[in-house]
Amino acid sequence: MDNSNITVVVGMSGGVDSSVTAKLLKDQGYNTIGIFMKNWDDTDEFGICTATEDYEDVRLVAEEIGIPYYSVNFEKEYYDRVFQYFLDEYKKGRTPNPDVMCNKEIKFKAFLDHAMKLGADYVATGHYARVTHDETGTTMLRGVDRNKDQTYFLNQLSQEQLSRVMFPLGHMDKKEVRKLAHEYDLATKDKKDSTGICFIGERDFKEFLSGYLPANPGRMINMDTGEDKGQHDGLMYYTIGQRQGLGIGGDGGPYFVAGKNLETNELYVVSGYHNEALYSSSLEASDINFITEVPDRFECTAKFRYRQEDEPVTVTKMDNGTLHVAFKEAARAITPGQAVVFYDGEICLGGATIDRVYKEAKELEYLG
Ligand SMILES: Nc1ncnc2c1ncn2[C@@H]1O[C@H](COP(=O)(O)OP(=O)(O)OP(=O)(O)O)[C@@H](O)[C@H]1O
Repeated sequence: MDNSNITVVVGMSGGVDSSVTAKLLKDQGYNTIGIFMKNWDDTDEFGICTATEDYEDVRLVAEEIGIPYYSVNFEKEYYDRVFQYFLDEYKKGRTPNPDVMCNKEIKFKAFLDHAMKLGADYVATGHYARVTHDETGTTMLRGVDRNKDQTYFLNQLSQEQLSRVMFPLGHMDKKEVRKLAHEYDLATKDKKDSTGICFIGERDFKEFLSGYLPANPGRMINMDTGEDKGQHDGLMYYTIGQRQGLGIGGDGGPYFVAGKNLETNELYVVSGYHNEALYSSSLEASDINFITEVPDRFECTAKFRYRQEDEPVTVTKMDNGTLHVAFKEAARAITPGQAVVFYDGEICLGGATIDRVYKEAKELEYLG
């Protein structure tokens, strides 16, 4: 097939996945252009961001495979639409997911728009997910490599966005991708995978956050006994379910974070990983996005966090515009601010943002 009149802009991060993505598209004959996004000022006060080195890797790979490349700056868009949201969520005591927001607002909005203005037909990234198109529309499927599947982070994309997207690695295993990078002898073939939140990198999370939000220490309370367990460093540093406290010397630990009270600035902890207080039976979510059409009430499976097996749930669209998600089995450490993402087998149906978590009794009251 002659693909030479189809223009694909590849988001090149300087990593191995997007290097192989660009090479595959070029070999398939597409008119391929590589673009690096600079989303964060790497000369900030902490001085640790790898954007300069990454762009150098983009240059090396683009030259090796013979495609034009350049860089665009979305620092302002990223700061306003992703970083500000990230800080606001922490201020509210929630645990945000900047990767979900970055995909929604930057990679598949600012970047996609930019590519379209350049005359591109598609944008491609090295995400591990699949998209299929037919007369009924676009469907997003899990990446074939279950261990790398990134649909969780792509749950907020619309049909319209996905209709202009290619994920060439969706059918591949990460191991295969590395192997191909070696076969092609790409400059990034041995580059380590990036970890963590991109703008924080390898930095200490607490130190990073304290540079932007004032830490407000308060009391740590055992939710079961009311006992004061000492001082916490600031509610924003803690995530529901996180281990907190050593549990040595017979004090009943280890302790786990079970809740936060923003008004009193108290952190609630409970003893034991499986403490009942950490389990819930349903949740309420907003920012609802369904990629595939669903009825007002349906059964499917869901993920409440990235690294988790799917759980069976019943989803109900509520009259007030929120989503109610009831779990078949009690789930541990559901965290407001994180995404709940729905699946029907291989299909990622879409997702929403977790706002509230309910226990049996409250759920009934809530359902009224
Ligand atoms: N700074 C960037 N500029 C352009 N595209 C990017 C950038 N960061 C990420 N992407 C695109 O988004 C995809 C997924 O991003 P993610 O941060 O999950 O990268 P990754 O899995 O580490 O992939 P890679 O090995 O390509 O860095 C990348 O494969 C790439 O296509």
